[in-house]
Amino acid sequence: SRKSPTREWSLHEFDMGRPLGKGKFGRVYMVRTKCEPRYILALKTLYKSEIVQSKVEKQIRREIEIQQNLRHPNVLRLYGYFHDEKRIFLMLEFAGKGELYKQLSKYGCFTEKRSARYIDQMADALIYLHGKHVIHRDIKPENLLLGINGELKIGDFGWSVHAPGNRRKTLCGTLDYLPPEMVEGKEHSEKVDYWALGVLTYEFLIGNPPFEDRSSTNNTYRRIAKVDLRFPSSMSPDVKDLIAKLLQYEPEKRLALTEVRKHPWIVKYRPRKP
Ligand SMILES: Cn1ncc2ncnc(NCCc3cnc(NC(=O)Nc4cccc(C(F)(F)F)c4)s3)c21
Repeated sequence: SRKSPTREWSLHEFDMGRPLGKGKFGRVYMVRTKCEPRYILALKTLYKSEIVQSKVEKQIRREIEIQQNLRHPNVLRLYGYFHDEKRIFLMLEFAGKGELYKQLSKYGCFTEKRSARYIDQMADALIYLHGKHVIHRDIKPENLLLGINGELKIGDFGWSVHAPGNRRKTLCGTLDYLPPEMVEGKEHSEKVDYWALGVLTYEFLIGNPPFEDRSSTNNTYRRIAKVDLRFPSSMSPDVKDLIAKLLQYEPEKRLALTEVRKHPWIVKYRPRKP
């Protein structure tokens, strides 16, 4: 199809709506284009001063370059970007049901059915991303959004890279999702997203990640490196089987995403075709 030239956008072309949330580098607003056809978007503002200070301009450029070419129902669209003298604006698909982690903290944990449907959608999105040699590298509840029909949307490709990646991830935010190979600063592949999917499954069902140690990050490191995995008795045998197959120390031993989608625990909760 003929590539539509990405036209230049600017702030005055939008009516500003309500704030949707604030990230580490700026706020996100619900906005609407002033002229027909009226589009509703999420506009993420990033201050150039902060980006320069934190030396993440390369990452932003990479995020924009990577995410603009992605088209998948479970990957949040990045339509484009523009900037003024002080700020960069990311034009994002608006996720009608907001941030998934807010639902997780509100309910404490999700049912097996809801968790299985989210993990199935995550596996589908990751198969797509890895097919384009994109590793997300930052799969966690805080980076997941929900579309208007409750479908999961992976957002924030701020840490994504083209495989294989071996850039030291300057650790910020939670370590809970890091796989052993990243904790040990080794080279890593798209298999880091497999590990994170296992951590995510656990956290959806239990309400906190498997290797968490709120008292010491060093202990979290140690528990990850040892794969010190403990399942509460409440967990059903088939989901324990799936999690154990994803949280394998050896990246190559982690269950393939296509196998995740065929796993009994996932198939059991797949919505019936009408
Ligand atoms: C809250 N909310 N509710 C509804 C809704 N609908 C859409 N979006 C929302 N929120 C925005 C979600 C994001 C998607 N992509 C992002 N990308 C980013 O934040 N990139 C980014 C920033 C700073 C530094 C870096 C880097 F590279 F330096 F690390 C990268 S943020 C919504």
